[in-house]
Amino acid sequence: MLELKNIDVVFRQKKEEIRAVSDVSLTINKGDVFGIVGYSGAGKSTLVRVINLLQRPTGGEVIFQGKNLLSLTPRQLREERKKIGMIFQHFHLMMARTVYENVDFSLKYTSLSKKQRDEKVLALLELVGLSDKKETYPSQLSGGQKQRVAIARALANDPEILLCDEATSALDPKTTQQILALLKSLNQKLGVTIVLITHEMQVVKEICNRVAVMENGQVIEQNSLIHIFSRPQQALTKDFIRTATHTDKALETILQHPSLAKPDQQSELVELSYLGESASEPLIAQLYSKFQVETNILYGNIEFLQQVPFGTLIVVLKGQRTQRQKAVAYLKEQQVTVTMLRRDTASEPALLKSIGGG
Ligand SMILES: Nc1ncnc2c1ncn2[C@@H]1O[C@H](COP(=O)(O)OP(=O)(O)OP(=O)(O)O)[C@@H](O)[C@H]1O
Repeated sequence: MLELKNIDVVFRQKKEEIRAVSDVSLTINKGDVFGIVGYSGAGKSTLVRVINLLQRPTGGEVIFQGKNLLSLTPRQLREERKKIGMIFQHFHLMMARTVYENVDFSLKYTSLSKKQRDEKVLALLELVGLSDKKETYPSQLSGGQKQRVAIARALANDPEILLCDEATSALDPKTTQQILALLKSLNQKLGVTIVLITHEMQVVKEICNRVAVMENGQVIEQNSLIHIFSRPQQALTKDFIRTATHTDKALETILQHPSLAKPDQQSELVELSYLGESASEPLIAQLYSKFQVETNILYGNIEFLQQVPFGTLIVVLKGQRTQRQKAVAYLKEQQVTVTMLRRDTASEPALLKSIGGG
């Protein structure tokens, strides 16, 4: 439904050139909840604004439902933009208008009668759970409620696609969960495609089916959510996943307490991750019975990615070197991703830059 082809955005400031987006190509399919994740300054906001041409790219094409948006007249573009809703981190509501009026404003330039508009606004407010707040002003609402108003407003023209620019970044964790659940239910009920940009892989993990990772204006990796988690290719993607699975904190604790994983010739620190039901316990028992390798579990976590369990373990493998190598090869055969964690280096970043994998 949406194709970004070789998108470049270059900002020129005096003598300086800032390449905010560099040769990005993405395809977003109807019904996707597509996550774009990256740290601050990676180019996410600029890229998402290219989708509705709030930001014109300096190069590339934006194909929306078969039409190249860059070749449309201003009037044609206005029509296409109605099919692209957008919500923002700071809601962008009109503070002097009530909740009702904020949503109704989007219907001002439609052909709907007063009565049809009224029905539509009330239905939208019900959809986002705010029927009882229609006469309230935004200043009297919580952050989560404000974002619900913004969502209702963005849906007023029945968009095909909803762009969410850090839509939960100003909200506390519980409200974030509620807004993500609402977005997911809108995706399922209305079939609206969602593009969500965020600096948190936790957010992506909750509702996205596909993910692109951005760094320095480029998409460095993109795949299905499950593939990204189970087979991350890039160091940055691995970092994001460690944060989302709280493995980063666990590694920090392990490092601060060297007695937990004392380095010696007979043992090594390893991160294991696995998808689906390939339960860890029988495997660990097998490492001992088949290879006489003992496994000491220092940390364990399980997440659900679109209902599929994804487990992460940090373990110390103990046994003869050759036996440990056989055990690792066996784990890989069983579709477990094995990342050897360097313990011999004193500094933490070096440890986090793990080696191995796959
Ligand atoms: N209008 C502009 N003029 C000049 N430079 C800009 C402009 N907008 C963005 N940039 C620069 O482009 C780069 C990407 O910014 P962008 O806001 O897209 O990143 P981001 O990943 O969304 O980060 P954040 O979450 O902090 O907004 C940054 O270096 C930023 O300073």
